[in-house]
Amino acid sequence: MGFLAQHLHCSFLLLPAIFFCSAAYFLLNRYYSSTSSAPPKKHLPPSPPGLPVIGNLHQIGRHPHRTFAALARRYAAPVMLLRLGSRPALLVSTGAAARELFKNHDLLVSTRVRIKTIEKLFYDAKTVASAPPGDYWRHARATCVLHLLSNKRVQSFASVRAQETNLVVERLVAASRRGARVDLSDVATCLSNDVICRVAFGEEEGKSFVDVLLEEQKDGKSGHFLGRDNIKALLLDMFVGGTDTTATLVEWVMAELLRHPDIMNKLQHEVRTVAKGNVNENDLDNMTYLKQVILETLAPRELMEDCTIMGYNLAAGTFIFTNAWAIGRDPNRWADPDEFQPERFANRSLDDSVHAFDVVPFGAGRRGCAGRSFALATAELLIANLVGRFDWALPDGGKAEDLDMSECTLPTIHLRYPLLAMATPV
Ligand code: HEM
Repeated sequence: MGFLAQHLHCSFLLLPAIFFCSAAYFLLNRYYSSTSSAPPKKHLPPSPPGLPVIGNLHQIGRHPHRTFAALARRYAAPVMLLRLGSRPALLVSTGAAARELFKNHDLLVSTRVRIKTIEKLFYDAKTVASAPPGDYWRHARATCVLHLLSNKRVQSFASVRAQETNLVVERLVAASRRGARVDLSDVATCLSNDVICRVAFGEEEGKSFVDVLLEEQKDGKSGHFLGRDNIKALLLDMFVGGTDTTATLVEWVMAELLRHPDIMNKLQHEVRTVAKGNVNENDLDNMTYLKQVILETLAPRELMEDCTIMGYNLAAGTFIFTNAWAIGRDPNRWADPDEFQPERFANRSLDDSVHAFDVVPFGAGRRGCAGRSFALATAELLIANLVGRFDWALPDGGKAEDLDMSECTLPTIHLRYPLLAMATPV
């Protein structure tokens, strides 16, 4: 979508056509509204004016989360109706609106947008994330949670996380001896990938996830046929859902820490006071500031039936975009929303904040993220070891305030350039 919008932005050839269509549309609209007996008007959410055919597509820009947040602020609208080509799209930009949507209409918004080419990529919508709501989705999600993502299973993989994190520490010590730069984006991606690979394919706890799926395929006891494509789809879920997302979280946390040396110092003090040497998972419970830092760092669905949300009439098929970025930066909810201030989460846990819809980094409702515990367990341990075991500086004496925080929006919002830094073991 960003790609399309960017091209529409740049194409001069399209502009005359768009203006011609706009004029024709305006005149036809005037003609029909003066001659036809129109049905009673629906109460619709505020909409920024759009163009015929493309609607608001040209307004998306390179960073939809920022453009959409700016639109919501300009119109002071918790929910807005955009037109993306022929499709209406509901843009949800405050926690209160997200709460209304997910608390009162969760089932109605529990289906994903169906786009044929994308469904093909996901084995005809056999992944958990792309499957329509129903028995198959429920079974597939439950299978992943039971064998891989539940709190109990996540805890059982502690030794895998510890071994992989220790390997990272060793590699960083070696890099420091050579005076080499560390690519923190790469470190985070490799670690999340290695952890997922070992728990999905390895034989850490007796059987691997693949073994469990193959067994289920053979005995067919679950009543749900798991073919080769289903198995591949569930593995894809774990890799797509589990690698880039977790790595992006670690990358943003480290970038913010490098840009805010005072916050880095405070976190290092906490980690080094709680843990001596390598941090292990039992230490993490006592690192409350680490959790605030992570929380401070931390978004389409489609409406299944016509419904009324916050008094507005919305049609079945409307896309639903929950702008997690805008919710986390709502100026009516947060003081200095654009400042990196982990202390704002001093007196509330992630669960409190998620229940209050103050932040929605893992989505919400029945289609919310299935791998939250898995992701946080991996990210917390890695970050604690990075800041606990090393002092960090930008290469070539770079200044904190000069760190390039440009974003690259797809598929997740990550740093445009790899995060490079120098590690010194303590
Ligand atoms: C920091 C890391 C992560 C973030 C920020 C994140 C965020 C999200 C978000 C926003 C959604 C969509 C929720 C919605 O539509 O409301 C989602 C869905 C999902 N995530 Fe995550 N995720 C992360 C890590 C993981 C990991 C590690 C896994 C698995 C190993 C995972 C597996 C999934 C799955 C399977 C879904 C689809 C759930 C469904 O449709 O029923 N995620 N995630």
